[in-house]
Amino acid sequence: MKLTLQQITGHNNQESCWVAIHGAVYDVTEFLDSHPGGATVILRCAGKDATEDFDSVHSPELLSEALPETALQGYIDSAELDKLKDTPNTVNEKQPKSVDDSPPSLQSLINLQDFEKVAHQSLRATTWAYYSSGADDELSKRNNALAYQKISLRPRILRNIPTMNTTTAILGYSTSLPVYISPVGLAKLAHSEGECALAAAAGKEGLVQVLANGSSMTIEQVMRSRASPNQPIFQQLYVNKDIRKSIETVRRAERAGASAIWITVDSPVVGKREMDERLNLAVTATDHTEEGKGVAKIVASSISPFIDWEILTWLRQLTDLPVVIKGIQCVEDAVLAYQHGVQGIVLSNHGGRSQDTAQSPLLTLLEIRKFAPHLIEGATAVGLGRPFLFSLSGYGEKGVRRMIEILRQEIETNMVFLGVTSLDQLTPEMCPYKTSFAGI
Ligand code: HEM
Ligand SMILES: Cc1cc2nc3c(=O)[nH]c(=O)nc-3n(C[C@H](O)[C@H](O)[C@H](O)COP(=O)(O)O)c2cc1C
Repeated sequence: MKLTLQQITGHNNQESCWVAIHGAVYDVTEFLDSHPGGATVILRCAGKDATEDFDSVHSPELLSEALPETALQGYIDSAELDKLKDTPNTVNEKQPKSVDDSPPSLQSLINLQDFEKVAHQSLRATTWAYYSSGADDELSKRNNALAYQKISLRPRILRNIPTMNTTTAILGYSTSLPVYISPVGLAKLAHSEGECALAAAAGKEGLVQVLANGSSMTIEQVMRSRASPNQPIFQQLYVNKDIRKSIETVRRAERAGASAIWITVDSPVVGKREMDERLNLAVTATDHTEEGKGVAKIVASSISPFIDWEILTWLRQLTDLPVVIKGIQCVEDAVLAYQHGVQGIVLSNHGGRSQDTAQSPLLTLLEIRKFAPHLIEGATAVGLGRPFLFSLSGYGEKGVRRMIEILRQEIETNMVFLGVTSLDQLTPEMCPYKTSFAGI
């Protein structure tokens, strides 16, 4: 049924909320309270065209999954739709840019910080805040990076290194670098191809990707975007307040062909990401809608804070896939994780986004090396989050591949300096640490 503008605009509140998405008009009144992203973001588009907002985080196939058929009220012509278009939100507009609007050529970007600068200029202010922010005073976020500056390497000379092999394996899956794509939610905010572009780039460059529980593309779409059918994808899991949803996430990942489940446990409550909260408060204030929360709080509102170590037993019984626990932040918990029989542990403070002042993963690694050397001598690989989102911004798959190329060059260069031809030749003596820094 064709609808007119007048038939839609009146449904602009909590009692009756219609939105137009790609020319189809839906009654989402009943859905508002169960929307995992919160009612506010949909109410902001009530009685209007929600296509742009919807597309920025979701893929079209989500509509038929999430809404009953009865929600579809009819269709609206594109000419009418233009009149429905939301007025631009001034707070959420892009950051001021330089006179030249086109992004710099990829070859002119020579390190990961270059990608971060470009992303800062090109992303919407709210997206930049969600991606880049750390918790509270961002001490942990800064210390995560600073910790690396406190460690020196001991170069070895005259070793004649003709070739370097940067290959290693994560859970038995080969990776061309000791680096993987850490799970990051809502990649579509950076680029329309979102997590699919990350999958394509990972496959072509031989890296492994961990897909976030709150990803903007479905796992089926991501699987279809792989470079080859053998390319592994791991599914990250947050335990949902409604445990049935977590069971469904695991089952869906199994059906889609995921190769492991990574359960994230470092965010029983969400960290206070001040930049994210401030900006979203400003956006909702200009919209005259209810209190703003920040994307992070919205995204995390469904995570269960009421889980303990038994959750690993539950997960083991639920699936035969390998289980990795993400978010270990001290040696005691590394030992407990080992005792609970997981296949891998990720030392992480969530990129400094959960508890501020939480120690850096590098420090946790040193702690384990000192107090539980039987567990691990060093890490197998490093997961990066933000750098992948930043290189995706504006450039899509090509940007991600360029970023990986830079990492590859940097790793190879440093292997020559250390005098090793393969990663298994790296030893603790090449990377001493001062106990005064570690404090242990
Ligand atoms: C009106 C149609 C919409 C439907 C049917 C819908 C459906 C959904 C569903 C099913 C999820 C959970 C996804 C998952 O767990 O994988 C979700 C999450 C979310 N939605 Fe929507 N949504 C709609 C509109 C919007 C709009 C307009 C926005 C505004 C930007 C939005 C923002 C979000 C956010 C931030 C999340 C949280 C993602 C996460 O858990 O990481 N949604 N939505
Ligand atoms: C925007 C963003 C979203 C994230 N979403 C998730 C997530 O959904 N699940 C998860 O386990 N970790 C998530 N993380 C944490 C990352 O997986 C990773 O631990 C962290 O970002 C690493 O730090 P880096 O971003 O400085 O590389 C997210 C991080 C960022 C920056």
